Amino acid sequence: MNPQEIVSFEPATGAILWRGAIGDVDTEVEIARGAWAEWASRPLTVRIETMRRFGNVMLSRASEFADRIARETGKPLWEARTEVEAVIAKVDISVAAYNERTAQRRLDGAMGVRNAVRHKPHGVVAVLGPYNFPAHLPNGHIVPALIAGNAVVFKPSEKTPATAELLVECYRAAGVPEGAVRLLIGGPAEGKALAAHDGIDGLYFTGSAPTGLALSRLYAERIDRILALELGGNNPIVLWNPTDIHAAAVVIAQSAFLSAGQRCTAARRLIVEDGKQDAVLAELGKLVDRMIVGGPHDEPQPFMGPVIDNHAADSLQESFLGLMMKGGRPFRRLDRPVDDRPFLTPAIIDVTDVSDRPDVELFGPILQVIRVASFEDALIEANNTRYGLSASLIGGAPALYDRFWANIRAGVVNWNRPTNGAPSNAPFGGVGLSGNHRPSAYYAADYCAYPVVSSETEQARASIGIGLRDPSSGS
Ligand SMILES: NC(=O)c1ccc[n+]([C@@H]2O[C@H](COP(=O)([O-])OP(=O)(O)OC[C@H]3O[C@@H](n4cnc5c(N)ncnc54)[C@H](O)[C@@H]3O)[C@@H](O)[C@H]2O)c1
Ligand SMILES: O=CCC[C@H](NC(=O)CCC(=O)O)C(=O)O
Repeated sequence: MNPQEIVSFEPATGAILWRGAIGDVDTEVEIARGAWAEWASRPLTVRIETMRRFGNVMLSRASEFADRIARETGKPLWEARTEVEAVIAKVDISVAAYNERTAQRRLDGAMGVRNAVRHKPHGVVAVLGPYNFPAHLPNGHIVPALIAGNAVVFKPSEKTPATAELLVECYRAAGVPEGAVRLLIGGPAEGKALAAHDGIDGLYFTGSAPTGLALSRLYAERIDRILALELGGNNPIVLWNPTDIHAAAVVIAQSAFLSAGQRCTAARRLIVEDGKQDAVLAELGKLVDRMIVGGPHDEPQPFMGPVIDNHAADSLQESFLGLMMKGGRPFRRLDRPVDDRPFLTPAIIDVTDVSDRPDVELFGPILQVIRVASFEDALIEANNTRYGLSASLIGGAPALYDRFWANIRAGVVNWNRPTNGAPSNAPFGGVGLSGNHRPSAYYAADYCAYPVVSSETEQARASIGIGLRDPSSGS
């Protein structure tokens, strides 16, 4: 393979989907720097209008877009369509968020002085994207960044450049100037070089915690730059006294296995009362046995597709084996139905007896079951992670949920609802290793602009009335 080139393969078939040259970081940043002032000086209404046109362009190309996402990520077409819908919906949500969180505000001032709070864009911001939502998540940074008046250099995951190319084409078709949104094709090396580049003013990163930590270290002395980190999770579901076992199993299965478990909010750990696990596991088992794993365009449509590539599948299989070797008892194994392709079946493993459970994000369809003696222990176990993205309580009375809500450490806390599927019209982010307290989605507006306070009058007025000598006193 040409080292100067990125090649994107369809996970389901192994076919080459796209190939293209690795971009030049200096060139992309320089072009964006040259363009941002003009973009920033366009009236807000014009920038908003441009983004609304982008929504319409997306709508008119929705089928083509969903097909691209499905091919490149392997996610089923029905799910790729929901990603396109999320991209479109982001425009109105970001406009509302800009107006609510960063619009200008008049303050009362004394003696006719006008005080105002307004927001300015940072300048040129870099967006580094993940592969699991190759359009929706980068777009969740790019749309609010452009509305606020920033120029963007977008480096997508090296695994999903084809989707990124189409996304950038749609911004341009809507009238975003070529210089205001740049596409940088590349892998981790280009991501690193872009993050370290002197010509950027901010970095919005969505990806894994190890990469987020590396970026955080890189930025340790860059107090001049804004860094927003949207990272992974090791998310718990606590099941306690459920009234409807089937419904509970459905919520658990959706949480763990939607997108083949490749969601930052996917449930990784199911915490259940010891002795009461059999009924829910039996129901869960029946459900996962019915789940179709298949290619994105298969009919009938599968519940889930493959994971992103063979490397990811190999490493998940190794982790599953590792848990078994440490004493984990598989309830449903992680099978690989097609030898040389990354399809995996939904897996469930009881790891209660594994004493040194690794606190890592297994980014695939693996659910670990942990049995505990009391609700108190369930809370301790749920919080027994350095991450803190999402958490759900299934079952329990309102008072129990109140306890759960008060004690759980996570940025998304749900009751009888899946850990995933977070709404875009709310803040989205986590604590611990899941992020750096700069939530995205509705609160992305906050990191796309900074507040400026101004005290203003048409004319300067003399106003020192105290502490001055009388000019006629001569001394
Ligand atoms: N919190 C969220 O909003 C959210 C959303 C989606 C995915 N994720 C997380 O993303 C991960 C899956 O995505 P991924 O595997 O593409 O993540 P990743 O960290 O491997 O890569 C993300 C991006 O960073 C780049 N990159 C990799 N190493 C880099 C480095 N050292 N310096 C700079 N850039 C670098 C990659 O090329 C890619 O563009 C999972 O951990 C998932 O939980 C988080
Ligand atoms: O993989 C991580 C994101 C998963 C997704 N979250 C969102 O879409 C958040 C909303 C937004 O960013 O607009 C989920 O929770 O399933």
